[in-house]
Amino acid sequence: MENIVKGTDMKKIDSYTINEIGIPSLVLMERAAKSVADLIDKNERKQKNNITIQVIAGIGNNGADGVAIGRMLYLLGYNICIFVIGDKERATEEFKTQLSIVEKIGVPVVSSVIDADVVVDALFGIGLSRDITGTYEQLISEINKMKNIIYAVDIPSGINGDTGEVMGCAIKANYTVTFGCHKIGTVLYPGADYCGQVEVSDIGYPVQSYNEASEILEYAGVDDLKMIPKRANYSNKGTFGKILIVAGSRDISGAAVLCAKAAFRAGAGLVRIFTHENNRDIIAKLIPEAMINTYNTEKFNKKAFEACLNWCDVVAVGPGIGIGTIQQMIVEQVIESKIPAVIDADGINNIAADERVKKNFHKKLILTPHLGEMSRLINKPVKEIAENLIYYAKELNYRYGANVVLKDARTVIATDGQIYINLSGNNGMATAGSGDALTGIISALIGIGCDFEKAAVMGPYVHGLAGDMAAHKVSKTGLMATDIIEEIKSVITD
Ligand SMILES: NC(=O)C1=CN([C@@H]2O[C@H](COP(=O)(O)OP(=O)(O)OC[C@H]3O[C@@H](n4cnc5c(N)ncnc54)[C@H](O)[C@@H]3O)[C@@H](O)[C@H]2O)[C@@H](O)CC1
Ligand SMILES: Nc1ncnc2c1ncn2[C@@H]1O[C@H](COP(=O)(O)OP(=O)(O)O)[C@@H](O)[C@H]1O
Ligand SMILES: [K+]
Repeated sequence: MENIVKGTDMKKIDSYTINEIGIPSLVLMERAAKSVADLIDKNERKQKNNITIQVIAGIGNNGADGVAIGRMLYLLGYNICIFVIGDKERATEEFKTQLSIVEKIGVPVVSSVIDADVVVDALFGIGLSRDITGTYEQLISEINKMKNIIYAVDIPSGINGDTGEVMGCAIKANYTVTFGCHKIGTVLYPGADYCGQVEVSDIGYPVQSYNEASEILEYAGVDDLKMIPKRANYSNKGTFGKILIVAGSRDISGAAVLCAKAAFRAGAGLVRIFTHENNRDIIAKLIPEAMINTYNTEKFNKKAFEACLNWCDVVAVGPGIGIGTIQQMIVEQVIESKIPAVIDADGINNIAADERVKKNFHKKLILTPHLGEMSRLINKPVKEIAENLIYYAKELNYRYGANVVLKDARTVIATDGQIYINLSGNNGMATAGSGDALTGIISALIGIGCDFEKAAVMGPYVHGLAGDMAAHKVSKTGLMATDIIEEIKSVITD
């Protein structure tokens, strides 16, 4: 897992590294600048003699980075100039040092914005402390109108490093090189959209400096796929989990099929679907590998459902089950059984308003609400939740003890007080049935023996990677849930 911190916490990490550990500020800055200059050089080298580059520098240390980047590119032979905005008298010491260096070398420092082919945005970094207005606002608007390639230093100027909010206006970058680790502002929307492609550059903050952060969030990377247990040779289908999927209703059969297929593709050994009797034939045809038990809403056989619960190791309940007394009873029974469970979609909607049921939530539950379901569950407007994903995921986890996978363009996961943000996936996944696939994947990961809390983190990661692979093949626009499911096998390999 890799770290994500707030911008303000990164400043504390920075200070500790400089003042307590003793790595000089200019040493960190040299590494930071070098990593941005290296990326620009790698991308732009072929057209080196035909392009102009302008560094737009503020007078803080983000600007100081920019000036150093300008120097490095100048020394590499690029046609570059630096534009400084702000009162140089009030600049940081590092900025003054960097400016004095470039003046001695002879790097052009100009007094206006030019229509450069490449812009280095070093106006504000994580020191941005209020909304951008006045001349800064005009400048950002002017830069955003140009048809150039923009490289943002640390974070696009105008993005709040603590939240990802736009502080009045912000630079729309093509690339961002962020230092030390991701900031909340580089991963959450809208900030993530302003970053373009993000590269995290290790500029030498020692491990103990991260103790200065008030909170460290994490995200999964490819290395973490090893948390998914390998299949044992000495095994049988029972070894890889008996998954009960309670999905589908009188008019909906697809949700159960998608969920079950995703579970099989993610490695489940046995899948049993518990669904409305109307669905038996169609589901049997679409996924013959799954066992099927049915219920009818007129006379629900509680004992039969209990037998299914006794059979399984994991339950996934909710996709397409609809709303009703029987469904509510089913969800309650799942929760009371204390069997590890994933509760999704209508599984959540059926109990959303019932405080009595919510009080029974426990640590072996993973709730996977999208914003609408979350809104019903905690009785807050969608907009309020969308703007405070981390806060509400954490709060729900803390209040009821259940693990939370709060699904959005950036899914936030809260397990045992630790927050994770999923960085895989793409907008093509905003398509019907995508969430059913996720529920199948998480259940299967639990079934095959993945650590329970880690399944809540790795499920969205695997789902997103599969979605990215599928988008590569069929495009984001054409992506369907089935495409995601078909790529799971390329993510979880032998
Ligand atoms: N040695 C260091 O301290 C290092 C700093 N680094 C760079 O330093 C940056 C942080 O530098 P700073 O803390 O100096 O802060 P910034 O350079 O991000 O910005 C701070 C300056 O902008 C002003 N400001 C804030 N909001 C404003 C607004 N809305 N309108 C107008 N002015 C505004 C502040 O008064 C201050 O002068 C990082 O993002 C990173 O790029 C990196 O070089 C790593 C090492
Ligand atoms: N813009 C996006 N970028 C990345 N992932 C997305 C985006 N939109 C949706 N997703 C993912 O797709 C899934 C959609 O789930 P959900 O809304 O429950 O779909 P459904 O109910 O149709 O199955 C979630 O895992 C969500 O994180
Ligand atoms: K910047």
